[in-house]
Amino acid sequence: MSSGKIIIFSAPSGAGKTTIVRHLLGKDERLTFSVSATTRQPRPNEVDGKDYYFLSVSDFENKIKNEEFAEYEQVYEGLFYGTLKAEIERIWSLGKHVVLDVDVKGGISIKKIYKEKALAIFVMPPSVDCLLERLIGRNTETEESIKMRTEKAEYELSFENEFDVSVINDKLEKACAESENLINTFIGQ
Ligand SMILES: Nc1ncnc2c1ncn2[C@@H]1O[C@H](COP(=O)(O)OP(=O)(O)OP(=O)(O)O)[C@@H](O)[C@H]1O
Ligand SMILES: Nc1nc2c(ncn2[C@@H]2O[C@H](COP(=O)(O)O)[C@@H](O)[C@H]2O)c(=O)[nH]1
Repeated sequence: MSSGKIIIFSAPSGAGKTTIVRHLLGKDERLTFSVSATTRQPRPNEVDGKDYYFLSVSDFENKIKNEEFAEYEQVYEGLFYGTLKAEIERIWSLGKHVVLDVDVKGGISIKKIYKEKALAIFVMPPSVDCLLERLIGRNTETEESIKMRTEKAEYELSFENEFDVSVINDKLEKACAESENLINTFIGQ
């Protein structure tokens, strides 16, 4: 699909990008989620090939060596995440636009590669304290993982200006509606 686009959602952990992305995917059939590869362990409700491609470190390293990633990052100590070039091509070949849920550095890398084909959206939490509350409420992380994630938040927030646009995720409904409008303007109604 030569006119296929990429919509990037990035934010510190807990800001709500996955929640917004799920909402958008449920409403707009033109969009397809790009399943990332990761070396982190699956959460109890996560499905391989749907939420992530869960890989061993050596399989992930082989994919790096074979230049299979459009971008990858060690998002947290020892945990790698990456966007597969083949995943983007697969979605475009279906005639769909790609939606990415990636960390802030990954989002910036993808925007640099795909330029005007990509819309980079930064999901802004109302506060850093709110991230902590949301991650505790999500009930998926250990205390150590929550610490690692929130400690990185201030640093990640400092990259907001490198994105095309920010959406404040205070009220979820409003954030979803704003995201929908941005996407419709970007890819057309
Ligand atoms: N506007 C909101 N108000 C209150 N809670 C919210 C809001 N948006 C999302 N949440 C909740 O906050 C938690 C974190 O959201 P989510 O998992 O979407 O964040 P994330 O940015 O994808 O995090 P991660 O990077 O860790 O995957 C979830 O439990 C979600 O239901
Ligand atoms: N740079 C990339 N970051 C990614 C990718 N897939 C997901 N992520 C980001 O990792 C963190 C943690 O995710 P979690 O599922 O463990 O909560 C979050 O910010 C994701 O957006 C990727 O392919 N590249």
